[in-house]
Amino acid sequence: MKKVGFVGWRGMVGSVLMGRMLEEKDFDGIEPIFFTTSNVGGEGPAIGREIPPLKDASDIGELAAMDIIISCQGGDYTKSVFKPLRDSGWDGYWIDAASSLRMEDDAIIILDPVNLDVIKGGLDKGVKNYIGGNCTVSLMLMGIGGLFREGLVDWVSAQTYQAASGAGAQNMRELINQMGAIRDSVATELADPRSNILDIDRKVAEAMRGESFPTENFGHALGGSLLPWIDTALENGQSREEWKAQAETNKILGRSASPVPIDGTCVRIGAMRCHSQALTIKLNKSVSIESVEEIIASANDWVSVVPNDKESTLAKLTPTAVTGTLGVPVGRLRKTNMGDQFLNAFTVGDQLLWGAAEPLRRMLRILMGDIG
Ligand SMILES: NC(=O)C1=CN([C@@H]2O[C@H](COP(=O)(O)OP(=O)(O)OC[C@H]3O[C@@H](n4cnc5c(N)ncnc54)[C@H](OP(=O)(O)O)[C@@H]3O)[C@@H](O)[C@H]2O)C=CC1
Ligand SMILES: N[C@@H](CC(=O)OP(=O)(O)O)C(=O)O
Repeated sequence: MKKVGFVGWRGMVGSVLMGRMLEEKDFDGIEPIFFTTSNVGGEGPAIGREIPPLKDASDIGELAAMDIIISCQGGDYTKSVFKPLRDSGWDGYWIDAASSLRMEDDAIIILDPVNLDVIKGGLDKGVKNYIGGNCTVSLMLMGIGGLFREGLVDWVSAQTYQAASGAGAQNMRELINQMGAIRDSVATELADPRSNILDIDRKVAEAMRGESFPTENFGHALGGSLLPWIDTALENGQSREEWKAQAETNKILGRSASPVPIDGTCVRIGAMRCHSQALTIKLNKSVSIESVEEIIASANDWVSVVPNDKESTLAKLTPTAVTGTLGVPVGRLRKTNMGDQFLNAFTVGDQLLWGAAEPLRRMLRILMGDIG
């Protein structure tokens, strides 16, 4: 049985990964070994069978005893152990949720429902590093991958509505605390149906701008507002999150040499764990909406087309409807005023599932010969 080391299994992404692996019985065919950066010798997760005590995630010798390592521990951890581990001669498979290694030449970005061919090509060539993509990019490709597969896309303008979870567990808590603080600031007025709405609005704005508003993690009010900047700044005026859209999409599709232009504004909104995206897609030829729907819906087992009517859209195409599921609905499909080749679309996906954990467990299954 392959020895598979897990680092970062109790974090937010790691916990979602553990949950999915238990659901899919992924532990059955492997010998799992759990690592920690904080509790060496402690108890690992409950996976329905006995496991050894937690090993030290910084011990290169212990890591090197693994055939496969899956890390959800974060980029700093990857930066600290990956090179020494490879330098020690370790030749196993490294599967990682962090972005640090994604754009390296000797790494493949994994999203098998979209790029199984690229992954298999990598395996054939002896590539050993398989890295999960940026959540926004992965969810966009799970949604409209069919249009790329058919070679129909000239360019994409992607305006995002990204959930708090993308910033981490503490940020999710802070979002809820912010919502609570807003409500608490006008509790008396809300209880009185005759109170003036503009007074309520003024008090809410004062609370959101006030010293005591909880902003330790986001730095600013997200609840009741939005934040049109995610990640660090690049010299060209893009945020790093915006830069990833084109760079990672084309790497995932194996077409970095002739990239499809993709750009837009990435915005943090007050959703918990679903990223949404409004897309304008420039097609390279005229395609009927019926054909577009068919191409999108048939691309993989998780994408679905939501009819472009108000009732279906509001019932099925929201973070509330999608959260905690593997479904990636795509809707609002219509041609725009810009012309017959300019397609409008909206898509929603859970950024902890297809955006983070799911491609990792499926890569393990690919290595075990169960997928593809
Ligand atoms: N958040 C996201 O949406 C996405 C994150 N990623 C990547 O995944 C990586 C991990 O992200 P994420 O899961 O959010 O990180 P977390 O902060 O939730 O977990 C990371 C590590 O923190 C340690 N830790 C310390 N305190 C706690 C606690 N109270 N509860 C749980 N763990 C704790 C754990 O390590 P130990 O057990 O060793 O102490 C854990 O493995 C990052 O590289 C990120 O870029 C990728 C895609 C999406
Ligand atoms: N940056 C993403 C989350 C994330 O972890 O992205 P990446 O894996 O590319 O660092 C967000 O904030 O929504």
